[in-house]
Amino acid sequence: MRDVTNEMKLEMARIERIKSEISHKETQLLQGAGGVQEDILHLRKNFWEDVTVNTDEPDDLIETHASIKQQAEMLAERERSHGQATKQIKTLSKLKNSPYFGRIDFVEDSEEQVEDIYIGIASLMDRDDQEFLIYDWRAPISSLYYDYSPGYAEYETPTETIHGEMVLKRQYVIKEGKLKNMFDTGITIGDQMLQEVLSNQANQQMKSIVATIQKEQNEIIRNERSKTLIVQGVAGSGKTSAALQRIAYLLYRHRNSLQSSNIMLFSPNLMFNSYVATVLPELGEDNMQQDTFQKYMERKISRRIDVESPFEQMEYVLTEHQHSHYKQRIQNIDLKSSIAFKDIIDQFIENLSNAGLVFRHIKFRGELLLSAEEIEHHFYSLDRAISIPNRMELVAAWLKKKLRQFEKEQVTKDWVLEEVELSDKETYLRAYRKLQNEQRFEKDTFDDFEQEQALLARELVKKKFKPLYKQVQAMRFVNEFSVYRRLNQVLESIEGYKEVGELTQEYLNKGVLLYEDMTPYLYLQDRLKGKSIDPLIKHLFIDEAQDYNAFQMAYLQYLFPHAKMTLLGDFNQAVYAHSRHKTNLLEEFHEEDQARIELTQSYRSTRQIVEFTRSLIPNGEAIKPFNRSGLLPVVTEIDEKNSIYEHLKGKIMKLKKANHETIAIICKTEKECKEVMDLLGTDLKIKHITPKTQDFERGILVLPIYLAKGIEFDAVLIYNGSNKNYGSSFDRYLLYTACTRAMHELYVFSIGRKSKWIEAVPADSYIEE
Ligand SMILES: Nc1ncnc2c1ncn2[C@@H]1O[C@H](COP(=O)(O)OP(=O)(O)OP(=O)(O)O)[C@@H](O)[C@H]1O
Repeated sequence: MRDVTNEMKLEMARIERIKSEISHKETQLLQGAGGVQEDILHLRKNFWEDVTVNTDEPDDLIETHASIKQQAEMLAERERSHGQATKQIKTLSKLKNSPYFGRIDFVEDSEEQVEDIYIGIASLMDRDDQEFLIYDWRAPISSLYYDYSPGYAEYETPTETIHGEMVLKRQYVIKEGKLKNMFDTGITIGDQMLQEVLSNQANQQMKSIVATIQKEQNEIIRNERSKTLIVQGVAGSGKTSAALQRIAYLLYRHRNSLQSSNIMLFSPNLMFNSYVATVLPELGEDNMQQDTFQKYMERKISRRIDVESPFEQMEYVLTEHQHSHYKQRIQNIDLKSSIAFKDIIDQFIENLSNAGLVFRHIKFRGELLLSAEEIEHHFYSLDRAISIPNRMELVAAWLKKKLRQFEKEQVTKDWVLEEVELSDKETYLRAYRKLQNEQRFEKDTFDDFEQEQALLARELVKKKFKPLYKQVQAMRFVNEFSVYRRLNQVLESIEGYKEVGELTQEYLNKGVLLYEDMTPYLYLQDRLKGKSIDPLIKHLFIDEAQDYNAFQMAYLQYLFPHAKMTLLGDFNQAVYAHSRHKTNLLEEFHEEDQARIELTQSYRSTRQIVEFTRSLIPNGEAIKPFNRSGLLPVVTEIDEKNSIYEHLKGKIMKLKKANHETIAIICKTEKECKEVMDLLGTDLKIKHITPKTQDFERGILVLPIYLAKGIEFDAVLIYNGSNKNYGSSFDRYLLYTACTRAMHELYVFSIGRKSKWIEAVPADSYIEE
C-alpha cells in the first residue's frame, strides 16, 4: 500500500524541483534571446551601412544584390531564432504553471528498472540534456498513458514495439505551480478527473483535452497510416477536440516538414473559428489555417456573382414551402449534390472539346481587338488531343502575342499623342533623364522633344495594356459563366431535369449562383482553365463532414489529390437538405486507403440529457452517456404564443441565478430568432447570433440551429419544439442537433402539442411541466 500523504509530499517536492529547473532554463533562454534581440536591432539599424552599394557597372550591381541578400538572410535567421526562443519561453511559462498532468511507471520487458514517465504539454530535459524530466504528451511512450491501465502495456516507436508492464498510472491537477489534487487510476483514464473537467461551465472557447484523452480518441489523434481518416462520432463525443489535438500531434511528429500553414480546417461557420482558436496556442502550437468551405470556394470564382450561402439555402428549404418553385429547388439540390451530376459535367466537357465553349471579346478603349468568335476559332483550330486547360494556355500565349502587336500599333494613335501632350513638365523631365541614362542622346541633337514624346507614348500604352495582359493571364477570355448556363440548357433536354435546368438559368440570369450550384460551377471552371489548387495544404480537416454532399467531397478529392484528409462528422446531425437521406457518414465516399473510426460515447452532456436526446433518433440506444449526473430535461407545452414570453424569461432568470455563463435559445429559423428578439431582446440582454457573427461570447444568445453546430452551451432552451415545427423526419435531426448542444440543462418549450419525436421519448427521461 502506498502512503498517500508521503507520496503527495514527494510529488510536491518534485514539482518544486522541476519549477526551479524551468526557471534556470528561462534565465538561460532570456539571456540568449537578449543577445539575439540586440543583434536584430543592430542589423536593422545598420542594414545599409553594412551593405556595399554600387550600381555603376553591371558587375557592381550583381555584387550589390548579393550583398543585400546576404544581409537580409542574416537578419531573417536572427529573427527566426528570436521567434523560436520566444516560443520556448512561452512554453516554459506554461509548464511552470502546470508542469505535467500524468505519470506512468513502466518496466520494459527484459529490464529491471522502473522508469517514471511524467507527461505534460511539452518536453523538458534536465540541465545536462541527459534525462527527460517531462515527456511531451505526443512522444511515442506517452501513448501508454492514453491506451492502457496498469498491467501489461505496449507502445510503438518509429522502429519497434516496446512491451512491458505499467505499474502505476497517476493524474495530477496542478494549477499556478501547486499540486491541487492527484489520483491513481485503475481502469480508464480517471473518471474522476474527467468528471471534474466535464462538470465545468461552458467556455467561450474550446479547451484542450490532453490530460484526459480517451483511448479511442487517441487512435484518431495518432493515426498516421491512412490517407483518409473518417470519424463517425455521436454528438459530443469529442470529434472536434480529437481533430485539434491531432493537428498538434502531427505538427510535433513532423516538425521538420510540416508547418501550421500546411494544415487547413474547414469549419461550419465563422463563429466556430473563434470558438476553437485557442486550443492549439494553449498547446504551444500555431493555429492551422481555418476557413469555411463556402468562403474558401467563393474566392475561387473568377467572376463576380452573388453566391447564395448554405445558411440562405437552409432558410429557403425550411421556410419557403409555399414558393412556386419549391419542388424544383429541392430537385436541384438533390441533382447538383450528386455524383450523377459530376458525370453529366464530365460528359459535357468531353463534348466541349469539339465545340460549344464560350469566349469573351477583348476590347481596348471600347474598340474590339479580338472577337470572341476569333478566339473560339483559334481554340478549336488547336490539336484536339490536347486537354482543354492546356489549349487555354496556348490560347493565352497567342493572345499575349497579339496584344503586343496591338500595343505597338497604338503608340502612334492620336489619343496617345493627345494624352502625352497634356503631360506636365516633370513627366517630360523624367523622360529626358531616362533617355539620357539609356545614352540615346547624341549631344545637342534637335529631336530631344520627339524622343521624349515617343518614350512617353510607349510608357502610356504599356500602362494601359497592363490590365489586359493580366486578364489574359487569368484566362478571363473564357466565359465559364455562359458555359455553365449552357450546361443547364443541356439539362433541359435530359429527361426529368428540364425544370431543374430552367430554374438554375432563371437564377443565373439574375446573377445569382445557388449554393448547390457553387461546387459544380467551380468544378466546371477548373476543368476549363486548370485547377487552382493550394499546393501548400498537406492535411485537410473537415469538421461537420456530414454537411458535405457527394459532389463536394469528390471535388475536394479532385482539388487536393495529395493531401491527407481527416473527416469528422455525425450522420444524425445531417441538417442540410442534400444529406437528409443518409444512414451512414459519407457512405458514398471511397478512397483506396481509408480508415473509419467510430465514437459512441458522449462526453458533453449529463447522463440525463444524453438519455433524452438519444431517444429522439433511430438506433439512439447505441449512444453511451458518460456517467455525469444532472437535472432531467424539462418539456413545457404552452397554449398560446403570447405566454411563451413569461416562460422563457422565468427560466432564463433562474439559469442566470444558477451561474450558467452561456445560455442559448435555439430556434429553427432566422424568423424565429427575430421573434425571440422582439419578445425578449430589450428586456434581457440577449445577443442575436447571425451568420456574420465572428466571436462566440458568453451570455444569453439567440441563434438558429445551423449556427449552433459544433458549439456547446451550459443550458439550452428550445424555442418551439412543437409538432408543427418539428414534425417531419427531417426535423427530427434538427431537433436532435439542437438539444445535443446542452451540457448541463435542457428545456424544450412547445407552442401547442410537442413534437412527435419527443412523444416517443420514454416518459421517465424528462419532466413535463
Ligand atoms: N477526452 C476528453 N476529455 C475531456 N473533455 C472531453 C473529452 N472528449 C470530449 N470532451 C469534451 O466534450 C465536449 C464535446 O466535445 P467536441 O465538441 O469535441 O465533440 P464533437 O463530437 O465535435 O461534438 P458535436 O458533433 O456534437 O459538435 C467538449 O466540451 C469537450 O471538451
